[in-house]
Amino acid sequence: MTNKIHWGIAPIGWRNDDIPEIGQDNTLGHLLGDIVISGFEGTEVGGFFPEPDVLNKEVQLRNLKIASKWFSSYIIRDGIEEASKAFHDHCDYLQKVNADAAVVSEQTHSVQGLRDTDVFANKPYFSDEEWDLLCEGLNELGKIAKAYNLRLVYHHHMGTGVQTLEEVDRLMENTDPNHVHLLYDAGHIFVSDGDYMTLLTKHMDRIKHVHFKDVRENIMKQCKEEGKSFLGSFLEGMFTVPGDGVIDFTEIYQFLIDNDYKGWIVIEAEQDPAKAHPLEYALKARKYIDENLLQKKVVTN
Ligand SMILES: O=C1C[C@@H](O)[C@H](O)[C@@H](O)C1=O
Ligand SMILES: [Co+2]
Repeated sequence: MTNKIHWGIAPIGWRNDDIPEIGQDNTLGHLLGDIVISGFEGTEVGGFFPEPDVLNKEVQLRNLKIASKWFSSYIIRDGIEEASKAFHDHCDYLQKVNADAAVVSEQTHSVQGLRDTDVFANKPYFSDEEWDLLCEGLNELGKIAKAYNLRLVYHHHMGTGVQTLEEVDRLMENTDPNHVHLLYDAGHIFVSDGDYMTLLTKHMDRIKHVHFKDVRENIMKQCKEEGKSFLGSFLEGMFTVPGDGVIDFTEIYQFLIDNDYKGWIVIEAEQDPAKAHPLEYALKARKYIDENLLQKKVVTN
């Protein structure tokens, strides 16, 4: 594991795993080239990425690193044994590409991928039995991740059973801190709860991976009024890169620094690449980071 902050940018601005046809002409070479041009150190694995040896060659040629990869767990729907089998394969891939973290999100009852469901009004709620099974299962997956020299980081997410601060609290209370860590995604918690600092300050000791996703508040409100799905909302432009929305990332970054955060901060702004030029937005994010987080304003100790 690392002893500094690494800045990454996710493929999701170029191609989107939730709607694979979005940006499908953007190749791996194009994405990695743009990441180098915009001065980031690495990325997360997208659904269209190749086998480990092919990926490793492309990544090493550009002196980049792989941070992690998303895993949709179905512990509640399929049980711990089934989920563990699929997770072993996931971790095997991640170990081969020298990643640090396995990003896990429980997708049982999720409405995240449903095209016609109002994500603001229809999130699922787990029963007590489902919560118990989920937490037990995550502890098991966390042990598997550790065996592959990875950290399991749980991703709270709009449209899922672990979306709100209260739900993250419950997950953190009932899982083993040695095996289950937290991914802090500023954009998701802001859209869910209208607040992004409480989750950060409350669970800082468990946070081992960070997604910097900004929110265009006017578009968020409009999507909420119109009852848009999660997919419809990001296509509309609800999310953007840091500095382009309403979240104050200087406050977040200062808190991370003050608490000695080490690990990845990944810029993750899913938008329609036909409307938001991926390289233009990557450069915009880089400029914001350099001018507002790394150079002044934020005090490093
Ligand atoms: O980390 C993430 C991965 C995506 O696939 C997801 O839908 C996005 O919103 C996100 O935060
Ligand atoms: Co995220």
